[in-house]
Parts: sequence; C-alpha cells; structure tokens
Amino acid sequence: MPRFWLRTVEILASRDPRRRLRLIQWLIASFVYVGAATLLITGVGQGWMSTGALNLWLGFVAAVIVTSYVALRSGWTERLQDPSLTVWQLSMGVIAVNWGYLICGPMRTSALFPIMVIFAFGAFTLRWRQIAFVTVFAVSSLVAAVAARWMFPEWVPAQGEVAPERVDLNNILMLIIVLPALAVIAARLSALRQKLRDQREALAKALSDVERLATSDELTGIANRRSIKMLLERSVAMSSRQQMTFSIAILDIDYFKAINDELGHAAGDGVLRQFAALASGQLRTTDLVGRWGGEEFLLILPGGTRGMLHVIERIRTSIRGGCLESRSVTFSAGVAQHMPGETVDALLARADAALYDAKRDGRDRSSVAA
Ligand SMILES: Nc1nc2c(ncn2[C@@H]2O[C@H](COP(=O)(O)OP(=O)(O)OP(=O)(O)O)[C@@H](O)[C@H]2O)c(=O)[nH]1
Repeated sequence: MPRFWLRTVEILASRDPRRRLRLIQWLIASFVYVGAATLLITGVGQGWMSTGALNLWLGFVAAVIVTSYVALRSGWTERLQDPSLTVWQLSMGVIAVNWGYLICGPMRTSALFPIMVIFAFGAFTLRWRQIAFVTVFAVSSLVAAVAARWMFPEWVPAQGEVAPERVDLNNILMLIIVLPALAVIAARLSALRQKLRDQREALAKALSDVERLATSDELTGIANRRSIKMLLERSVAMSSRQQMTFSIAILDIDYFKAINDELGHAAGDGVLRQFAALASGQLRTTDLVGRWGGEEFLLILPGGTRGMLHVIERIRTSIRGGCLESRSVTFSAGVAQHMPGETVDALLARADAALYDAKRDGRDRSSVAA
C-alpha cells in the first residue's frame, strides 16, 4: 500500500491494536447503518415514508456513528469499564432498528434484520445481565414503537402499498447488508475459540511439565527424593490399612568419589544416569525407584526381603554387564522390610544401618536389616 494510504489508515484507525479492534467493530456497525440508510432512502422515493421522518432517523444514525467514532478513536472510552462502548452501541442500534421499523411503513419487517448483528456483537463481551438488559430493551422498545404507530398515525404519515416482488428484493438486499457483517463477527468468534483452545493446550502442557519437573530428578529422569519419599509415606500408610508388607533398599554406588576423581564429574553424571536406567529396567510396574541423593537410590517393592534381594541381584548383574562409562561399577545395598506400625524414619534408619554393614563388610553386596 502506498505510504499516503498507510498513513491515512494509521490516522483513522490508530496504531494501538486494541483501539484498532474496537474501530473495526465500529466499522462493521457503520456498514450496516449505511446499508440500511440507503435502503430507507430508496423507500422515500417509493412513497412508503415521509422525508421528515427519514431525515430525523438519518440525523440520529449519523450522530451515533460520529460520536462513537470520536469516543473510540480518541481513546476517551479507555477510562470506562466498557471501553468498546458495547452496551451503548448496542442500545443505540436497538433504537435505530425499532425507529426504522416505526417509520418505514410496509417494508418494516426487513428493518428488524440488523438486530441479529446487534446480538452477535454482544456475544463478544457482554455478561448475561447485560445481554438480558439489551434483550428486554429491544423487545420493550419495539412494543413501544408499535404502540406509538397505532396511537399517533400522524407521526408516520406515508404508509403506501408495496409490490410483493419489491418486498422480496428489499429482504434480499437487507440480508446482503447483514450477512457479511455477521460473517465477519462469526470469523472473529471462531478465531477467538481457536486461540482459547491453543491457550488451553499450552497451559495443560506447562502444567504437566511443571509436574514432571517437580517430581523427577533432573539428572537421571527417575523420581526425585521428594517424590520417592512421598511414595514411601504412601506405602507405609497403605501397608497399615491393607496389612500388606513391602520392603525398601538403599543402593549406594561404591567408591563413587574415585569415579568422579578419575574420570571427571561429567563422566560421574553419566554413570549415575546409566545406573538409574539399568536399575529401572529390572523393575516391574509395581516396583518404585527414585534418586535418594548423590550416588544413592531408593527402591520400594511389595513383599518381603527375599523378593527384594532377588531384584537387587538382577540389577547387580545388569550393572556388571553394563560397563558404565567403560568402567566396572559396583554398588552396596541396605535392605529392610517394613514392620507393622513402623514409621518412615525408623524404616529408613534400619535400611541405612544395613547399608553401612554392607559397606563395612567389603561393598558390592547386600545386607538385610535385623
Ligand atoms: N558426578 C556427580 N557426583 C556426585 C553427584 N552427587 C554426589 N556426587 C559425588 O558422589 C561422591 C560420594 O562420595 P562418598 O560419599 O565419599 O562415597 P563413595 O566414594 O561412593 O564411597 P563409598 O560410598 O563408601 O563406597 C562425592 O564425591 C560427591 O561429590 C552428582 O550428581 N554427580
């Protein structure tokens, strides 16, 4: 677009996107006003209504169009609760429609068509109370207009006959004016719905990301200490309610400090990651594993220590075969079976003591708590 036109659009429609949106709504409403006015003007030529009545109506509509534009473009409405002037604009629209119905004689039915545009606009911003207000206002002012026409026929003197084909043509023309306005509003509503869907999806993803970050260990991807501790507390609560026992084991990689010192911290991280992956791979869906801290991992398995020792041996075999960071890695394990009534801390203390025994007895082994 040439610079001159760009500048003109900018001056007329403002740079502010919100203000521009409000002016687009104003433009759609004005398009309907101007279309309806054109039809009414042709009606004067046909002798259905008096020029005086039409001029008054045109004056009202012009005043509404101009004052709405000035108020919206200047930004004056931004201090109001309803910066789009929706209720005001819709009320003026209702008055214009009912007034048009009153004065345009035999063509009055099509004068009601723009009411659809008014209510479609309302769908954007109005609350149900405001919609109820506009509805009641639309119906009651139409009833008042009809009553006025019956009581004071001299107000709308010209009420000539009209040919049926002219009625059809008028209805078609009115629909041609109203439908594009409705189509633009429908397209905007559809875009808003799509935006809402996208936002909902982004929010759900963000929530699941936050949940994952809050419960999983950043380095290994398995449950973090907070999460596995919560699972342990739940296991303790469930075991006392359902009288089902379970066992825990603390697995601690042997001489991990030496791995870090010899291969570097990054390689140490690699060992932790591979250890977690290999250990998780040996578990059933009912078994739980989490990183307890540093080079320690906590296992929770249903049943007694026999099953736990069996699983630990499976893990030991896979770690030996896994050759972590091209280095042989072993681990020690302290195993404890939950006893009825035992607290989480007491159970952990027993598993920790058993781990200490395993380390003291030469590492690369499991020890079961008394
Ligand atoms: N690379 C890496 N090292 C860690 C991480 N967390 C803890 N460590 C290291 O793990 C080492 C643990 O060392 P120690 O507690 O002395 O135990 P150890 O060397 O495994 O000896 P034992 O347990 O007695 O066999 C420390 O050097 C910590 O710095 C981690 O996330 N990444």
